[in-house]
Amino acid sequence: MTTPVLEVRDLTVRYSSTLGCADVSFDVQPGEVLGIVGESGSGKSTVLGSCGLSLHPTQGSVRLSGVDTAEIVGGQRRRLRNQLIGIVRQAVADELRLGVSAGGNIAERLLATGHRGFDAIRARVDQVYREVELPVGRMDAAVATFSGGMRQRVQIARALVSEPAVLLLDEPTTGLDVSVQARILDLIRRLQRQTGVAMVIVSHDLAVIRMLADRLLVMRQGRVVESGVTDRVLSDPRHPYTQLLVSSQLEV
Ligand SMILES: Nc1ncnc2c1ncn2[C@@H]1O[C@H](COP(=O)(O)OP(=O)(O)OP(=O)(O)O)[C@@H](O)[C@H]1O
Repeated sequence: MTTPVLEVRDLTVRYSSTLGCADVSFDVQPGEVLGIVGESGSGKSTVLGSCGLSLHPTQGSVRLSGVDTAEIVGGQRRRLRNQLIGIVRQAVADELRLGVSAGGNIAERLLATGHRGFDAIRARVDQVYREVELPVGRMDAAVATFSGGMRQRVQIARALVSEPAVLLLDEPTTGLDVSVQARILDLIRRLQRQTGVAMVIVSHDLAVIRMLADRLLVMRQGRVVESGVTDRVLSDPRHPYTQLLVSSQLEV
């Protein structure tokens, strides 16, 4: 039996008096794409932050490639995160250094995961830079000079360059023009199929989830109200909240 890349059990996160999420459980198998949808404040980012080791569970557990993350602290926790997780966020500045070149941002991640040797790093960065279809000749330009769509491509390259076990995407296309969004989603789908990386993608947009996710969690007020294979949940939503979400967003 293969070990899931993510095993989340009864995850509850509290922010002092506010509940972030409660009793959330799911597995993500290697190569699988899990979508999480729900309205603003439903707990999607809290779950993703816990999977990305930036939040500590108040109760419950998160296992990454079989490792119980509660037992990992300090520098070891940072190393585990660097090795196993790639992150793509809506707010590019949270992941990228805008004043640094695209190539530099991508290379940083290789250095953080223990890669050494200028030529080998340059060759790998060049390869991934091309895979995300960024313009040849701009690799040494500062990310600040890039458009929103190009910045997102740099983030994707940076996240994938070290071949993580799981890619966590938090609203990766929100805020981009519709045509740019479509191209970024195509890119994510192509790279996922090419690399076989497992993904957890958070979005308030069901069209994004429908395009990318094999399975889906629907969250409301911190809890999972429905889960299942994406096509089933979207074509035959059972929970009244999912029915509302689907009827308000998808043409039937
Ligand atoms: N740092 C924080 N401090 C206090 N409360 C927080 C914090 N982060 C999130 N919350 C609260 O936790 C709950 C879940 O928030 P979360 O950001 O996970 O939801 P979300 O579904 O990702 O929302 P959005 O789509 O708006 O990002 C909300 O009630 C939110 O106000």
